[in-house]
Order: sequence, then structure tokens, then C-alpha cells
Amino acid sequence: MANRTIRIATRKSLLALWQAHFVKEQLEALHPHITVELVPMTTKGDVLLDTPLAKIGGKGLFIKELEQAMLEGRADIAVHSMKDVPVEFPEGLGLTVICEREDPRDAFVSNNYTHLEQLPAGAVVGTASLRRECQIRARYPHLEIKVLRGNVQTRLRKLDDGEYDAIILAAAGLKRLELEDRIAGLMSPEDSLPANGQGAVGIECRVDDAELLALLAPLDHYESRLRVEAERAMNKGLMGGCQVPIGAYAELQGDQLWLRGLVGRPDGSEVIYEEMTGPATQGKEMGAEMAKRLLARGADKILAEVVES
Ligand SMILES: NCc1[nH]cc(CCC(=O)O)c1CC(=O)O
Repeated sequence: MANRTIRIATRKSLLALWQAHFVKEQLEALHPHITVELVPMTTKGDVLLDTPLAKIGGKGLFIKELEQAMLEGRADIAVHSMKDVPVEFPEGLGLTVICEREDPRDAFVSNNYTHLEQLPAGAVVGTASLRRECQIRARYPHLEIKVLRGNVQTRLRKLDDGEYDAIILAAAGLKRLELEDRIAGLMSPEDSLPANGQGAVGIECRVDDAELLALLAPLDHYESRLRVEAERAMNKGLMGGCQVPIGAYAELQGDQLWLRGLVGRPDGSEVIYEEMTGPATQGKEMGAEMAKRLLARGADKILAEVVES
């Protein structure tokens, strides 16, 4: 594998660039004779920053342009936040690596409070995620939810400008950007069940490039893969991505996997929850089974309504 160059397609947000550098550094350390370059690009999701995610529709809003670059040979790999990666891939591409997962939890961010419980009636909470919205509304119906879009820095600025009393962000993103001190409180999975793949970085590439696959393989983290694959299998069964009110979260307990999932109405009036434990290597089957159980309990109706609204 002489002197090969690996080009990483990446979005231009600080978080995306951090994640691309994170992969670049590991590849360069593992394979001193290869060169790794970043190919930054803008995606549809970056342009449509003020529209609620569920309304823009179209899966893979943040990754289509990156995939196009790989298919056309302008890039070799794409580094993604797993939570933004659709469950299906275009012909010829696949998710070949899941890196070790960062903190998967949601973070409560506020300059005045440390937990949703403390917020007075009418306080304004910012999020663009229907998953976060439905869980907050179900438990705290007296709070107001206001759409919050933009990259992590923009969201924090909007909080500091006083538009919101608190906002919810993924802990992983804040930690990676060295903004951990902005986390007022970490939300347990019971408080806010994370999105599938939250906190994990994955690598997508052309599946026919055996040499490349071999170079990437050492970055794969088995435990993280088991968890994320189970979560994604659940979302796949529900045909939902990051833009729908679905939470999916798996934890390893020895050789067992504990998978929790929910689908909720964005207004919080209904949250359907299921959990299951089984052999860690059966995550995909468990995810599919969980999806079936959720659908049988009415998740199909909720999801259809969200897509139509
Ligand atoms: N949908 C945007 C997005 N995609 C990944 C992260 C955070 C990092 C991660 O989950 O790996 C975020 C921001 C957020 O939800 O706060």
C-alpha cells in the first residue's frame, strides 16, 4: 500500500471538520506513508438552516453531496456523525467503520438552570429535533419549545442572546469542540433517549476498494459497532432518520445488549416506549423486532402524520 492519498469529503462546520481531522490523525498515525487530505464541501442541510428538519424532508440531507463526491472519484471516504447517516446507502457505497463512541447523551445547556425540572412555566427551550421535543413536551407540558437551527456555535449564540432559556444539544458535539463547560447538565437516557448513533463517528466509502477498506479497518470499534448497529436496525424498521421523533439507544452489559426505543408525537401527547435485552451479537435482529413492536403499538400512525404535516 505505497504512498496512497486518502481524500476525506467533509462538511465545513467546525464539528464536521473536527471529526474529519480525528479520522485523518488516526489514519496517519497508523499508516505513516499515506497522505490524508480533507475535501470540504457544502451540503443542502447546511444551506437550509432555518427550516425545521422534518419539513425539509429528504433523507441524508447532510451527506448526499459527500456521497456524490465519492461516487465520482473526487473523494475516497466521508466521515459522518452516525446520527445523520441514513439507514440505506447508494449502490456501491457502504458504512465500513464505526469509531469508538463519545458520550451519547443529550446535554442541557443554559446560563441559568441545570435541569429541565427547574424551568418555570412558559420558559423557552430550543431544539430542532422532534425526538427531543416530544420527550420534553410529554414530561414538561408547561414549557415552550422553539425551533433552534444552525451549527453548534450559532445555537449557543442564540441562547446567549436570550432567545431561549435553555437549549438541548448532543454532549458529544460540545465535548469535541471543547465546549464541555457549556454543559449545565447531562440528560440521562431516561430523561432524553438519544438518537440512533448519537455520539459515534462513522466512515463511509466505496465498498469495492479493498486496499482502502484494509487501511480503515483498524479504526473500527467493535463495542460501538454492536450498539450503533442495533440502534440503526430499529430505525431501519421504522424507516426513520434523525428528522423524526424516534429515540434508539443500546448499551452493552457484559455479553448482553440492552436496547431501548421510543416513538412519540411531537406535541408530547403520546410516547410509545419499548425495551429489550438479548445477546450482543443479535443487535440487528433485536432492532428489527423492536421496530415491529413499536409499529404494532401505533408508531406507524405517528410517523405517517409527522411526514405529512
Ligand atoms: N443533527 C446535527 C448533529 N449531528 C451530530 C451532532 C452531534 C454529535 C454527535 O451526535 O455525534 C449534531 C448536533 C446536535 O445534535 O447537537
